[in-house]
Amino acid sequence: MAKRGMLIVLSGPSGVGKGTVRKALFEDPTVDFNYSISMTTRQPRDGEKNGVDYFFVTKEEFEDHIKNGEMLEYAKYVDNYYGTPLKYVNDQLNAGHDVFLEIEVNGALQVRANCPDGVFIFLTPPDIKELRNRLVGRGTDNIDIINKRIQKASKEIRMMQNYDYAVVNDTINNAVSQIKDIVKSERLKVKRVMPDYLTSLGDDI
Ligand SMILES: Nc1ncnc2c1ncn2[C@@H]1O[C@H](COP(=O)(O)OP(=O)(O)OP(=O)(O)O)[C@@H](O)[C@H]1O
Ligand SMILES: Nc1nc2c(ncn2[C@@H]2O[C@H](COP(=O)(O)O)[C@@H](O)[C@H]2O)c(=O)[nH]1
Repeated sequence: MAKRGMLIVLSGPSGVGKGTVRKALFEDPTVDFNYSISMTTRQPRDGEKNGVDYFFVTKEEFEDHIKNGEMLEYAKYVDNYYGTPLKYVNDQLNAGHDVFLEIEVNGALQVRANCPDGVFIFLTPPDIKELRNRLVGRGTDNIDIINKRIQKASKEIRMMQNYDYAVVNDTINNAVSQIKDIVKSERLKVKRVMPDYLTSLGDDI
């Protein structure tokens, strides 16, 4: 049986740059993570594609997935559901592939409870003013939604204490390189290395 893959969870307030950093990370030829596409009831933004950016579903469809136990985690965020389909994550981890989730904090806490072996990384902005600048600069949300997201952000940043690592997204390159370093050192943790090592020693020990 393949060694189970590593679950990497990236969270942080809306607009901090999770998606941008994730895309840059996935362009790195040395990185081989499988991205778990989330499901949401939010309307697609211009250019977003179903099955690429999200699985876009209705509220009723999302609630059916919850009822059927098909979500690893889910949360309501600014009037919409967001969640991680369970099957893809389980299948990939069981096949030995590393899986990368990009989710908000309440969902990450649920994952932490179910998958304590995951690596939990909190991406944080250099300051709140810059977070607002990024949300405004992205140009995808109206001012009412931006204010709701900023309001949530101050609470979310306090939840950083539930994570293993904090990465400041000052520049995309710095954030990518720190996440790569984190994953590299996680692979060397005794709890990950020891089972394989003991097996390799055989029964004589
Ligand atoms: N290090 C950075 N420096 C300057 N701008 C950045 C940086 N990282 C991301 N941005 C910009 O900030 C905006 C928000 O980024 P992005 O959409 O990746 O955030 P997000 O955390 O994924 O948001 P959401 O959670 O709402 O999906 C984008 O316009 C992006 O280009
Ligand atoms: N708990 C979850 N949160 C998720 C998931 N996918 C995305 N998100 C987070 O929702 C907010 C808003 O996203 P947006 O695309 O509308 O800007 C943001 O923090 C995302 O990271 C998920 O599967 N579960």
